[in-house]
Amino acid sequence: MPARPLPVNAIRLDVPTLKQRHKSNFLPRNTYLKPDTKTLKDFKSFGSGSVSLAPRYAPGIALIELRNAEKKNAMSPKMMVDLTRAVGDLETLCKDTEDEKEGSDLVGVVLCGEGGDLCSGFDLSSTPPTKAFHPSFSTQMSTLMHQTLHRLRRLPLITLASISGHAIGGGAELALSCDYRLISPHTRLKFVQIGMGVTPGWGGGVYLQSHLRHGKVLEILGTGRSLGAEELRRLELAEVVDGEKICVREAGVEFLRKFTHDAQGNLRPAHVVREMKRLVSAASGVGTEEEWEMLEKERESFVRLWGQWANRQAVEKFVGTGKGERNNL
Ligand SMILES: C[C@@H](C(=O)O)C(=O)SCCNC(=O)CCNC(=O)[C@H](O)C(C)(C)COP(=O)(O)OP(=O)(O)OC[C@H]1O[C@@H](n2cnc3c(N)ncnc32)[C@H](O)[C@@H]1OP(=O)(O)O
Repeated sequence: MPARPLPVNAIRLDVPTLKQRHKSNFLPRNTYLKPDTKTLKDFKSFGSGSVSLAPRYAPGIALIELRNAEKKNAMSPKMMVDLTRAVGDLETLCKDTEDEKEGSDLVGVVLCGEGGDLCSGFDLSSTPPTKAFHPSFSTQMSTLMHQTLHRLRRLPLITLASISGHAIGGGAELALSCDYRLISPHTRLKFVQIGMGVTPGWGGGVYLQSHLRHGKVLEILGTGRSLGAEELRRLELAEVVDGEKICVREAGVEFLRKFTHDAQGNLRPAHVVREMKRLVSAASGVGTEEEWEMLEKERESFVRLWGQWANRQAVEKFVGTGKGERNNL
């Protein structure tokens, strides 16, 4: 018997209107994104390095810089707190006001690291093993970094990671949390987590899915192989800037200029660019509550594996041995 078409009233379209999505997904700060005060207190004086925010680095553009160059900008617990504060300050600075003329002129933010490397992940030598491998530590670290990078992703600003060297482990996750990645021909991006006996714990497992097909994501995360500039460009994960060594700050500002200025060199209305970012993010599911639910799953896996035998061995090997043996997958 031929199938009869469904009566029209049997089809329910529960798709929320843009206004509803906008409202539900971009509330100023949802409680699940509020950092735990105990974690901030525990982490704030742990380890070296810092993260700075220059809110008006260039017209319409803020700059966040990771500073721990002697460790390739590895992120200590203290730096995680600094980054959380920087993102919180940006949230406050780009709040829209009723009077658009009074509002913020911020349009974008460049994220970079001192010396050109973005970040080499968690600072493995910042925290003694008794603390680092305590189950509460992985929960605290992963929750804080998930919240902070998710808040960075939800900003109504165009976010760009500018990298001329490495983005490794958590550093690759940091890069993937941004809208764009600007790289040099020498940049290496590596999801080294499999070699560290863990799965991603700062959001990269989820964020990579929003760019690539399932099999490719699995292959990149499941092998931990290094991705060079040519492949990153081909996969549309990054834009490559020519040159031996790029100045990450200036190249980042130059890249964002098309969003801050029109072709005649006039400043664009910042609140409209921010609204455009909100619209595109809502339509593509970036920074939404659904994405947060996937991050919870990622966190569960990371917390289960961190501190287990494979992870301990890899961390101890990194901290205790010479270069040649590191991350030898
Ligand atoms: C939380 C988790 C996650 O993904 O979610 C993670 O992030 S786990 C963390 C994942 N990260 C890693 O496994 C870091 C791996 N690091 C590396 O593979 C390498 O260091 C590169 C980043 C590729 C750079 O290699 P390159 O040969 O150019 O330099 P290098 O190895 O001599 O590094 C320069 C100095 O930085 C230090 N260094 C580099 N990465 C570090 C890290 N994550 N923690 C602590 N120290 C680190 C090195 O020990 C070395 O110190 P000395 O000069 O004193 O010898």
